[in-house]
Amino acid sequence: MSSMPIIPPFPATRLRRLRRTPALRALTTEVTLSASNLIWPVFVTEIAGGEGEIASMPGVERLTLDGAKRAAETAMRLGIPSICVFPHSDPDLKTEGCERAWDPENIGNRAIRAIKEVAPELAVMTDIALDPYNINGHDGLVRDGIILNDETVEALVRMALTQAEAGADILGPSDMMDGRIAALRAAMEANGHKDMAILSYAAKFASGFYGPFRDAVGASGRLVGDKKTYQVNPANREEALRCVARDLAEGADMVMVKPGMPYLDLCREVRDRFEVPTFAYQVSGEYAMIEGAIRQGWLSRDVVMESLIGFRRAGCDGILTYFAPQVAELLAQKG
Ligand SMILES: NCC(=O)CCC(=O)O
Repeated sequence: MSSMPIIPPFPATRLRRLRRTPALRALTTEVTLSASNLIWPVFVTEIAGGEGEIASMPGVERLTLDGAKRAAETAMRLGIPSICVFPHSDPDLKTEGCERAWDPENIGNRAIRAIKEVAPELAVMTDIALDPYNINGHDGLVRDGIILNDETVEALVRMALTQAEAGADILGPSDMMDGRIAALRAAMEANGHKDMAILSYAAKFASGFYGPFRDAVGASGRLVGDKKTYQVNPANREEALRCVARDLAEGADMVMVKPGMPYLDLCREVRDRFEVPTFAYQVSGEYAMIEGAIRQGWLSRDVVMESLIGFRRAGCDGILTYFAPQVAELLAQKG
């Protein structure tokens, strides 16, 4: 951290001088946002009629496989380098053993292949957690009400290998089990995927801001209990930093702080301490708050850009955001 420069007292210093005109403000802008800073999370459904707008995320749609292909083409056109795939899976096929998580034909893997078919250069990011395929909505296997750690890690490795085979570029372990990064890294090395990037959901907090996401993937009614035995307590900064240090030591290439806006302090600290590519996830509840208030006429649409610039100012290299196509379109118009 640089120390605060000594500034001469008023009137030698008038900080408003550099805010006087758009040109002066442009010259003195400290951080910028471009489409290349964005990862676009998309929901892909395998349920007939499951596509369409998500009630608690106005403007965001669940997509069919064809819709996912169109989204990939849009991302390419707008310069968004990465799409992150979230499956909306058939509820009748969810099980306690979560076997579909490592089925090469599950909707997540089919979506990866479909996107790669039309946009091979796009970096496809996956979600590694059992919740889309788990009958009880948890990210891990459950026995007698306990979320099993080591057995879950084995399942996650199987899941990740099918994602790698499907053509994924970035693995996104979002489950928060202990030891999963080391296990994933070892499995990738051993199975011909030495260059697989891992973006670890390292500092993932047990947050109420995920609510609309659970509607989007059809997990809302399913969750038995909560995720507090594996996700980080929102009060715990030091523990979150330990998670990041641990995941990097185990072989993560990039790390994420999630949710984003209430945790900007962690974004800054992770960036400064570890000096690795650092991402924030502006999660569904953050999207819903902003988009909902805009649609009510309570906020102007300018706050979308302001919220994303906030992540850049806090040191994030990139942001996972449902606003990605909207913002990239705006940036393209501005040239
Ligand atoms: N594993 C992915 C998520 O939990 C996403 C959360 C959100 O957008 O609310």
